[in-house]
Amino acid sequence: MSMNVTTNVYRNFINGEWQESKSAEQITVINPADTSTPVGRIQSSTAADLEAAVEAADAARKEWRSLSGAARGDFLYRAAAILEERAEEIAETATKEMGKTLPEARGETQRGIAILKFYAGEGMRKTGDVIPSTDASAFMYTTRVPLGVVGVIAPWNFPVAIPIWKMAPALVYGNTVVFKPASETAITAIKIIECFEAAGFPKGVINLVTGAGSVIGKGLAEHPKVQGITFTGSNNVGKGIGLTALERGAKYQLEMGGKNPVIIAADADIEQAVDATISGAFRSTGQKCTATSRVIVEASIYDAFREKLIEKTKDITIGNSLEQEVWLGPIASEAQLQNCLHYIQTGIEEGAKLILGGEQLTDGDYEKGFYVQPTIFEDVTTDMVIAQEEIFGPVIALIKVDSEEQAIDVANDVKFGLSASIFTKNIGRFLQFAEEMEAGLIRVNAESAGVELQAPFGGMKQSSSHSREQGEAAKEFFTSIKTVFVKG
Ligand SMILES: NC(=O)c1ccc[n+]([C@@H]2O[C@H](COP(=O)([O-])OP(=O)(O)OC[C@H]3O[C@@H](n4cnc5c(N)ncnc54)[C@H](O)[C@@H]3O)[C@@H](O)[C@H]2O)c1
Ligand SMILES: O=CCCC(=O)C(=O)O
Repeated sequence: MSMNVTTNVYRNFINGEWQESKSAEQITVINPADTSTPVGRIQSSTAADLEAAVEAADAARKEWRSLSGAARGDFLYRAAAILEERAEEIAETATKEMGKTLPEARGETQRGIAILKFYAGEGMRKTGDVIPSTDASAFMYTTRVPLGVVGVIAPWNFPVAIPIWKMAPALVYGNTVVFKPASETAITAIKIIECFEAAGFPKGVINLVTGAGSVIGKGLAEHPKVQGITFTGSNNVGKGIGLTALERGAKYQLEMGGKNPVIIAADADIEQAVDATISGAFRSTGQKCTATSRVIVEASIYDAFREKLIEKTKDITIGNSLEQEVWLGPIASEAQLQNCLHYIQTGIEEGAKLILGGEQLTDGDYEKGFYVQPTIFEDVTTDMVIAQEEIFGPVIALIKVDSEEQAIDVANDVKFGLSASIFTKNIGRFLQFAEEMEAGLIRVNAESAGVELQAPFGGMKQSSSHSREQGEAAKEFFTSIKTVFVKG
């Protein structure tokens, strides 16, 4: 195995080797819980590095696709076993890089292992249908072929699960991959790729290039030899990638932001609803695309819900996410912290009432990191910025409504449609919610976050390019269907 790190600078993985960038520039990866102890350094790679990675992936394409799905799946099984051996180290690295608590990072790493195993099995499943032809002497069937080279562009908030839920299906369905991780969590990404390397994937089948989104990410989207781009991240970046891919006829898949509501109906179990709201809104410091951001509460239950929510949120322990007793870690970066504080200030200025939190924590150990209190606003109206825009931090807006119809109208009154949940014991109500709510993930008596790897995941409206990731649905993006007509 070639070394992936020299003088503590993590390198690119291109054509089966850890390679130094043509650029001398590096990016320091910080620990948002304690900026005085950097996690390491990565390379700020160049267009030439990307070119080498795409060429390697292109050269490996024909041989990789010629293997059976089962044989490709075996490589994924091996990667899963190696990730399992290194799970603790990789979870710790993720925690250090982006600040989610260690138990959350461990859970995410276990999810990564399960995703690898799921797609390893996909290599044995069906790839087409027989369709009766109108010609009695002909045989007609469909089959699926890989796209070719796939560019994977990932965010920092699920540094293990998201890259794996893109790369595993890409690979098992016969594509080769060039992966550009978010710089904030590139060392976690590199450790995942080490697992793939140790699993013995042929040279060039999987490649990783670190660096700026505006160079490596954009370069992938523009590259004529990249036939598919799968992106998860912010709306602004996603839209640019979609337009670029569309222009040159590449297939693309975008999973982007959310402004996810939870409806607390008059008949909700308050204890259950409060616990789920806190978990949905504040776990991972509110930095899940599925995080609860708007809490829409029926008037008759509002005061009781509000009181319990405040009481339980006050118990949250905030600190360095590696410490066992900590429930809420830091925000992932200085930029995200400033973004979150900006939205808190905007909420105050536009007349929402701050009823808990709202402050950056800077005393003692907090001084070294990017900490903000869990924050609750009330008297929020749907036209306010804090009710419309994704904040991506531990901030929620309480919105009081008078009826179930109004609750769903308010819930739908945003440009996003990723996930949504309702607390109710009434079957009719949850069926109506499931039918009328404009979101790709509907959860009933459960928090808005929580994605299952075997089920389709993706958003409606501006949360997505309307394709679905995960489960069997991934096949739709990572393959093209061919219809074959055979005349006897
Ligand atoms: N819908 C989902 O499944 C989902 C999941 C996780 C995160 N997200 C969203 O991701 C966002 C947070 O992640 P982020 O801050 O890493 O997002 P981001 O858009 O800033 O970055 C995502 C990735 O794109 C790269 N990038 C940046 N500029 C680029 C460009 N011009 N061209 C190509 N690539 C470029 C980045 O380097 C990174 O790897 C939030 O909006 C969140 O809702 C969505
Ligand atoms: O950030 C997006 C992914 C969310 C997720 O995986 C979950 O809610 O479990």
